[in-house]
Amino acid sequence: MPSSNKKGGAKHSHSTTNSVRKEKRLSEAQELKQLDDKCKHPIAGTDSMQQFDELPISQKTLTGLKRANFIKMTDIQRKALPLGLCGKDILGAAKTGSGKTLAFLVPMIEMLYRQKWGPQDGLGALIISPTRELAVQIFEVLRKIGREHSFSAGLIIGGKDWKIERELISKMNILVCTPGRLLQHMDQSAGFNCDLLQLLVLDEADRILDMGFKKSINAIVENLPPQRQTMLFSATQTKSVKDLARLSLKDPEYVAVHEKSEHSTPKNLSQYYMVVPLQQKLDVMFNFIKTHLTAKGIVFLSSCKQVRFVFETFCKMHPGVPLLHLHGKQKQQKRAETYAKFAAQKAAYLFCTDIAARGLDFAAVNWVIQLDCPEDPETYIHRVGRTARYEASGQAMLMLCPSEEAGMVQGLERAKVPIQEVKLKQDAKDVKKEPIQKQMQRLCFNDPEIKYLGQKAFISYMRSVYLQKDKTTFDVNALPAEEFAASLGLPGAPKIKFVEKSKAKNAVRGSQKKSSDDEDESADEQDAEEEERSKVKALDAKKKNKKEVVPEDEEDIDATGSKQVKSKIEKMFNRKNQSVLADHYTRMVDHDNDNKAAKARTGGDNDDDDIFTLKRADHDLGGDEIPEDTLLPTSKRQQKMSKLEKAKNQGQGNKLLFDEDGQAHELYELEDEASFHAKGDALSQQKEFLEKEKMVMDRADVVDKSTAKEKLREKKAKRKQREREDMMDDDSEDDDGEMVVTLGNPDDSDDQGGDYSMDEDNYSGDDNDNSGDDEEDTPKKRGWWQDKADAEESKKKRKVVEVDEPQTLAEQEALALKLLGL
Ligand SMILES: Nc1ncnc2c1ncn2[C@@H]1O[C@H](COP(=O)(O)OP(=O)(O)OP(=O)(O)O)[C@@H](O)[C@H]1O
Repeated sequence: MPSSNKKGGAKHSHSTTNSVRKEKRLSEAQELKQLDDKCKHPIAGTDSMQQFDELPISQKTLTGLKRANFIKMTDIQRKALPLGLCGKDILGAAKTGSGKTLAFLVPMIEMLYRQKWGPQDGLGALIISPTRELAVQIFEVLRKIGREHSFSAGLIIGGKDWKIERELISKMNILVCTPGRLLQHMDQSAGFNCDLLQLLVLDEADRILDMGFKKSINAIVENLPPQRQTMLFSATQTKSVKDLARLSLKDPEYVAVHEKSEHSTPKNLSQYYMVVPLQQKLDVMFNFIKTHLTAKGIVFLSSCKQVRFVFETFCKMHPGVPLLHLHGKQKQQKRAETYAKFAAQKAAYLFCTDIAARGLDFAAVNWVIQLDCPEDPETYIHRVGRTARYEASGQAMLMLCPSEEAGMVQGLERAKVPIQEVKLKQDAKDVKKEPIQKQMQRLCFNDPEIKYLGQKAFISYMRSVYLQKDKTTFDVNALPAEEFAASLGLPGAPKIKFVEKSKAKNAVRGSQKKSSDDEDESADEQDAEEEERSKVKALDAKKKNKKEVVPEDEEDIDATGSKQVKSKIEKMFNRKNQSVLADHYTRMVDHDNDNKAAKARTGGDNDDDDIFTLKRADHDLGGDEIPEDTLLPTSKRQQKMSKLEKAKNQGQGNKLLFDEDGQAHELYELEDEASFHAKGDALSQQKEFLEKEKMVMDRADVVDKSTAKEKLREKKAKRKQREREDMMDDDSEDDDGEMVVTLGNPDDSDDQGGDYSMDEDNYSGDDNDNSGDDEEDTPKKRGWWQDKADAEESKKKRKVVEVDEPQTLAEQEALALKLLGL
């Protein structure tokens, strides 16, 4: 009896479950029909709508929005959502931090939902973002608001296992990707199919184009079915964005919410600028940090090397607040870690290049400090947009060199940026502390790596100014090179050929103007220089494209590896320097120590190895301008020079005399006056002495460098070993939970299928599991709302017999017995 009762109970509960499901399906079908009807025509009453729940969107999306605390719509959302939901193409423009992400994610999810899109339908929506960080961010928002839905979504951004991506890409309904990686999959992954694509989103379109992805985007768009909805969002509407819009959108609705506003930056952002001589910038920056220890700030610099140098030196000076750094030469994992760390910190400073200038959404950033001047007002607007996001307030400080002030301030005025000047306190009494220059000098003196990093930072800064387009604002010749080098702690300014050349040309031009009115010639010279500059840029861009499919870095361009060296300038940039500042670097490619140091400081791995690697020889120094004895032996013959010869070159040993106390003295110290005078006058003796000492120092420098080189070689070997180990770990590591999610509620899995496991080893291609009855027996895969630990925990609770697939009859029999419990 009890057993038949049990059976009856099970039957009863089974039929209840079935009827609940049926009801659910019915109400969902009803909802779908209603939504469809409402979205067929332009949505009525949109002007008065304030909240998401007033829009014709599904209960599932509304729940996701609510759970992520999105209740009220922002301006751009209010305008764009009703259009997007009706399937209109949109060209959207709004200030930074105004909520553009939801303006395309909500229509995207809704469109797929209304079409009952399932795994069997393949790729339905594609979101293209310029940077990996931004793609990750979009993916996270998608996870949050789409948690009730049952689509599979993937993140395709490079830096992850290509094979896994290739396998999973064919199963995804939504892809968030960077252009280069997507194109690579389009070209090389057989399973990639976008024939049914319904919606394309181009986020931060201006940035995508600025980063040189125009061709990639054109190629991608050409491969997509023409019958689709397209949304293009951008904070700034440049000409190239409009061109792209013409190419990819059909009768778009132009949604621009802040066009008529008085200012182009958020109203709750306070903006200041300060004129600071180049050589005082680091000092001012360090002081700023010391006096704002409880703030969270982002500091923008013009190049990876600058970022690395300032980060390394400031860390060593212990300002009393966590410091982080982010730039395009770091590995993806490191970038993601830094991103997450900074997002989680209450007080910290992030040093970065423009890689972090656009789209990134860090919570509660109080300050954006632009230590190096942005290249134009647009870049300025994007950088300051990292603070004062949504309804928060924020502050921004721009540091300008005196020569940059006029051009930049005028440009900002024209771009409707309200900014006010604050004066740098020049009074020494106000600055109670010692300038940091001495500390920088000590750091450079004690650590050759820091010194070389400083030299590279110097060169890359000068180069970035030299390559600026806006010549009225940026003038490399107006920069105090020597003083700047000293402020970095360097013993002197490394000579840079292009700067020297430019100076010489300016001088010639000046004298020509005075002595004759041969203006044509002068104009020719200017043209030639401009041509040279554009060649450098073109070469840089070419190399950059060649170098990597996903060029994430804005300013450091690889100029090595070209086989078609044509022009003089190309030759110059491809030539390896024979000077201490280049050849030495090329051999000093390791920085394991830095990794360790940074690891110790930040508690994480620092694997942005590339920063010490001279990938291009574009800071050519005149070898002839550097004293010969500071050069490392570059020829094999020199390196093999016998000890005897070396000893000969090193001169005689010093003769020492010991006094009564046993102290050693140089001969001259114990000399009597007559013999001292016999050697010549005091001044020439002093000169001779100094020269000798200089030679000794120079030699010591060479020894230092070769010791450093040796140390670095060892570290490099260790690093390689570690990388090999890491790679092996990576192979076994299951980290694609980050890049693939199944937007699926387990309760609904019988309806929409969508049952991809995130675990590679558990991956199931069985995406049409509609047998609701099996649900209880089927081990549940990790839901995309669960983190790995949760999933592991629930997995442990289930008793699953895991066996290898039987190959032979005997194995099959054994398995059958095992399953029968015999
Ligand atoms: N309706 C909303 N309610 C509350 N917060 C919102 C809403 N919409 C967006 N936000 C928040 O505002 C911030 C900025 O949003 P988002 O990143 O989409 O802006 P954006 O316009 O894309 O900025 P950028 O141009 O800098 O990329 C985010 O932190 C987001 O969570």
